[in-house]
Amino acid sequence: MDQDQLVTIRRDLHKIPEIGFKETKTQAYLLSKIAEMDQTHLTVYKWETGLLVKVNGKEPKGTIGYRADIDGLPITEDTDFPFQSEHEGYMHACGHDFHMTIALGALNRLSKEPVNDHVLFIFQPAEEGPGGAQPLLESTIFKELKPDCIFALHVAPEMPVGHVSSKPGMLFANTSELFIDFKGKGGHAAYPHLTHDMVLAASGFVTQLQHIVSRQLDPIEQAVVTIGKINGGTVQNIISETARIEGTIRTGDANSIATIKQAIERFAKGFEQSHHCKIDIDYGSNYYQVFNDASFIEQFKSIVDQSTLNWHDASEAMTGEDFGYFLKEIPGFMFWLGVDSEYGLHQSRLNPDEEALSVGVDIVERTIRHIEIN
Ligand SMILES: CC(=O)N[C@@H](CCC[C@H](N)C(=O)O)C(=O)O
Repeated sequence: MDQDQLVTIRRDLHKIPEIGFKETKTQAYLLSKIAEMDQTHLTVYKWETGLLVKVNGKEPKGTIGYRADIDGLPITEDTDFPFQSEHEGYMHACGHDFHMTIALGALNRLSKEPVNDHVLFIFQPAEEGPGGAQPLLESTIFKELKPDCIFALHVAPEMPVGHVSSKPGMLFANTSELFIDFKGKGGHAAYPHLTHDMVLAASGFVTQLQHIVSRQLDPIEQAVVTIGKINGGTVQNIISETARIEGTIRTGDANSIATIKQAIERFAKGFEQSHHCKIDIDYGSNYYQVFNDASFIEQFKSIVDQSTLNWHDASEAMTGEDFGYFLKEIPGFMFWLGVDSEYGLHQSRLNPDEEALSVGVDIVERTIRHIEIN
């Protein structure tokens, strides 16, 4: 696949973003591209809306895993691309269109010229939520094909094309989703004293949550509490009897997630009394930190140093990734690939430079050809 073909694939995928476990068009598209490849060494397995593609090795001693996530986000695209999302309200705003294209490009090369070891390409659904990695790891098919080492990349909008970064140890944070429902007594806007306003309770709670990191946690700990969505009410002159906030908790230390949850629950008890309401908390899906194996990072850095790419030592990021679950069971690593976009991840105008597609394919192929399973 040359650069033009990679660009076509990326744009095709960009048009059809689908959220976690609904990636049916994406799966069909990936299958159609894989069907065009040399099938001699390939075996393709479907898992839910994802795919596992095994490239049989020439003299296998083990299996190298490479994972790409395939889901989009519920964001309305605000670019003027001619290949804009055709799915209203959804966008590949986290670069998974790049991740899939790079995986297809590397798979195509490996299908023509396998390495000694088996290689397992994992096209994983639902990274943004509710999390595809954990159920995949528990599946019978994955247990049968389980690789001995594994790696993955994530696009980095703030880094120029031709640059990669990573680090040993924690790269991405521990995360927990956060969904909080408020239920009280609504009523007429003109009679607030007869109601218990859930829009007011929820908005107060959002502000209160921001005191957790600044006042309830050791300042040395890394932590984030973000509320990304608030909903409540039906019309301007009715005091709402319900409201809902949705957010995420991120920490460097897995134990700090529990500390933050305890603080949220304490605040909730107080709010139930002071706002005469019922509060239900749901922590949705929780991701384990991405923890890179030091020896694989050493190998990867030397592979990068022998290429034309520029290496940077990464800092820890408070992004989450369910790839952390793979790394909890299988040694390996994740790295950032520079894609040079003015707009960042999860922004409606994310505009990664497509030159990074070939760069990504080259470094993934090169890594598969040179990495040694410990
Ligand atoms: C790389 C990236 O942006 N990942 C997502 C993962 C989401 C995890 C979960 N849905 C949550 O919000 O806690 C991220 O938002 O960091």
